[in-house]
Amino acid sequence: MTDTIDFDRYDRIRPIRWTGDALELLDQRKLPFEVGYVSCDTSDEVAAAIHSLTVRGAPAIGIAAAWGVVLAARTIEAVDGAEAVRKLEPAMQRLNDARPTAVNLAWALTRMRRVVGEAGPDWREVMEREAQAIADEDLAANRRMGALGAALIEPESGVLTHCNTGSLATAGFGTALGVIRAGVAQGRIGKVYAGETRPWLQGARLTVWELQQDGIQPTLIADAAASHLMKTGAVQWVVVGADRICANGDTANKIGTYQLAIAARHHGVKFMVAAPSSTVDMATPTGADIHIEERDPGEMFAIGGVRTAAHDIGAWNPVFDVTPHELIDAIVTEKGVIERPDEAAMRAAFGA
Ligand SMILES: CSC[C@H]1O[C@H](OP(=O)(O)O)[C@H](O)[C@@H]1O
Repeated sequence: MTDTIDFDRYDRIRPIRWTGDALELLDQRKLPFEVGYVSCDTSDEVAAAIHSLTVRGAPAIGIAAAWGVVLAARTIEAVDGAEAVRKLEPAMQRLNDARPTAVNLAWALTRMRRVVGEAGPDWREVMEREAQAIADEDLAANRRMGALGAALIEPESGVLTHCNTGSLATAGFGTALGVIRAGVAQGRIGKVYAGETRPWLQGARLTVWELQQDGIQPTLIADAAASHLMKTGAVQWVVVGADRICANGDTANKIGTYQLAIAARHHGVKFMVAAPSSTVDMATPTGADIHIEERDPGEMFAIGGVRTAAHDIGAWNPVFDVTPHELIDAIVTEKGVIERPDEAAMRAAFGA
């Protein structure tokens, strides 16, 4: 089936570029009105870029952190990987602390610790190869996931997506947006709706921009219009990404996802989560155990530097929520599709 998808045409957007000496990050705070890269020469600069959402998206921040470890290694000497990991631990902890919810960040750092820790005197070469492998595997996973997810969607369907889960949030092609790209390419998706995704506007600023690069013209909706849109019958699937999928299938994703799932179930709209297996966290039992990141309320008071809220007010700014597995019709990873996910299905797919 993937033969009908020309993956190369989706490779123009690269949010993360390793130059051999520095990590260049497409500054997603400025898109779509300014396309520019920030260059990071140290791991702490990478940590700051992750925290500030210069680079964002669960898989992308894991990939950036892996290259951040490579940058940190430039500051130490070590006879083998075990010594290197010991010396790099403080820098890796600062990378890990940059954002709490997406498991991909901790997953990437754990993988770098494990692989590098087993290396001998060639640990630097091993480290760079592993960081590149993390990125390459993510791109391959997204392409596989796109085909698997699109196969669930009946021809000429309407699809609603939330936040940004495309090339900007990954090593390329995207997760939920990869499913949408594949579905459009195969004629399975006739209409794409994108929620603006307040307060940071990943949908209005990033997803719309990405799809326009592909020649796909989405329809932007206010987050508040989603239930009304589903009521019209225009949407057959809601397709979203994930930041952490728990052992029972509960899924953390961008704030607003949970209410989309509630509305979808009420209106008979199918709900799909698309994420690489690096987003599955079998060590976290349920969504109640997930640390939901709360960001500066100031992110809610202005857009593009223009204040949109009254002065001298308080605000609550959680940037993720948890969708219970009972509201999810399918979880799609590169390893396959889990329909009606629950703990038994997750353990059958991913082990203990
Ligand atoms: C494939 S990206 C997954 C996930 O990450 C986004 O969050 P953020 O923009 O805050 O990094 C959003 O929740 C996406 O669905």
